[in-house]
Amino acid sequence: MKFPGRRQHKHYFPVEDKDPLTNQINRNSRLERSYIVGIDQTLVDIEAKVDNAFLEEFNLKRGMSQVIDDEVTHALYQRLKSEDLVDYEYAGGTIANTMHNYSVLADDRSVLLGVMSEDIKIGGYAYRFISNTSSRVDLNYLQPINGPIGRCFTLIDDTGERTFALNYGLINRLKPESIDEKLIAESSALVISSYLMRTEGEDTMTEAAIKAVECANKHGVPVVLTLGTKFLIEEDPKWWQDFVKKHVDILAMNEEEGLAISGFDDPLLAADAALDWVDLVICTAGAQGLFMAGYVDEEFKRATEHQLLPGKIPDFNRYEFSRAMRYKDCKNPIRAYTHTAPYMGGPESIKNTNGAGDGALSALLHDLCANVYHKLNVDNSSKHRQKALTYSSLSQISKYANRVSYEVLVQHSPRLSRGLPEREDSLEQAYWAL
Ligand SMILES: Nc1ncnc2c1ncn2[C@@H]1O[C@H](COP(=O)(O)OP(=O)(O)OP(=O)(O)O)[C@@H](O)[C@H]1O
Ligand SMILES: O=c1[nH]cnc2c1ncn2[C@@H]1O[C@H](CO)[C@@H](O)[C@H]1O
Repeated sequence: MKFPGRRQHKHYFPVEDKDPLTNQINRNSRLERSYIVGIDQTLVDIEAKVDNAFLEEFNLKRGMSQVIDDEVTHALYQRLKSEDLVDYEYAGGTIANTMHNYSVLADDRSVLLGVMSEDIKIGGYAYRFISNTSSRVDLNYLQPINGPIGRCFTLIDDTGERTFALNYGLINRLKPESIDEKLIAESSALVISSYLMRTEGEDTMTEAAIKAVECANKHGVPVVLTLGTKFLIEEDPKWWQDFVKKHVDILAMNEEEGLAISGFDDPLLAADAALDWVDLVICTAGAQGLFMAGYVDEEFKRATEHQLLPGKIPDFNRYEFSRAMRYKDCKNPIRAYTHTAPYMGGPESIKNTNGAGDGALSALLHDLCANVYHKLNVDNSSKHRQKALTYSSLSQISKYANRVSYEVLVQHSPRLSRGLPEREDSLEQAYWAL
């Protein structure tokens, strides 16, 4: 486990140091490892620049993630190829991207559950998916299928808006039997997306996802849900609210999805509303940066040293230096919020916003899993007197998440090709220290 961010204080991750005192507990034993599990529809993104007429021609709704049949897929693909419009073909999938980015950032293991073609041809989509995925992502649990994985046409218009048209192939055929209870029970988090509920006919993906979620709930493993696209939530906000209330511990969304599920268009108010259902919320808001909301016990709250911020909740960032806790672990729960503006004001030129939100979530997961790792190996650290969900404060995580989003914005692919630099030349030392 590579530790998230650079820090200078006494809790600097000591478990692999040569110091005889800090290493005492593990002198003769191997370090315990922590990992996260994600479920996704295994997809390859096919990215192309198109105009509105193109979207209309294929009857695609701008900004949406929509499923298309084989006939439309064939026509669309032929058109893109014949006009040489395809820019890139990358491994995609919102959760698969998040697992990949987590593994790159943490330099550690994540496990991806889903399906994979049993017959793989060099250069084919299944091959591309695997060869574009970090070797730290454990693909050994994928369920073989006799057919193709999915394709996600990622169509970008002049304004940078992206429209997804998906041919799902057989990616929704993950069976509940392929969910390994022990694997989930021993993980630090189970990560799913709302897309897993978009199934029909013989699809078993939703059943499999629900089985995994129930298993995580049973073993007290945090369930992390990313809302994927507002259109799915808008179809039945009440269903999603109930699902989140019953099964989810950490909610990731952007401001549009926040509005769809909570009715609040202000991202801070949407995050606050979601705290009625879950323990921790991350809400990205494009050029506005990102908001987080969580709980901390009165005894462990830490006041910010930054300026108090005005907002729909006045001085909302007062306790942003607190580490997030589960509601049930707080004797006297108080709500803490934080906001971070885009790193360096945002990039000068945005290559593509695709996956910027997935990147932010992978940073949060890295922090959460580092906390479990630290606890597994240095349980007697003063740090664990507080039963926290995260290793770092809300404020620190949100800066880290923003930093990762920035890295995604300045490249084409939603997947990081390398980890973050050890030292940020552009920032003072103090930036990462709190
Ligand atoms: N126009 C922008 N200017 C500056 N920063 C941006 C911009 N758009 C996105 N960001 C950064 O990226 C983060 C995530 O962006 P956004 O809210 O667009 O994610 P998203 O809609 O969930 O993306 P996706 O669903 O493609 O993963 C923001 O919190 C911010 O840090
Ligand atoms: O239906 C879907 N299931 C899984 N992933 C999807 C779906 N639609 C779009 N994306 C994925 O979202 C990523 C950006 O956040 C893209 O890489 C795309 O593959």
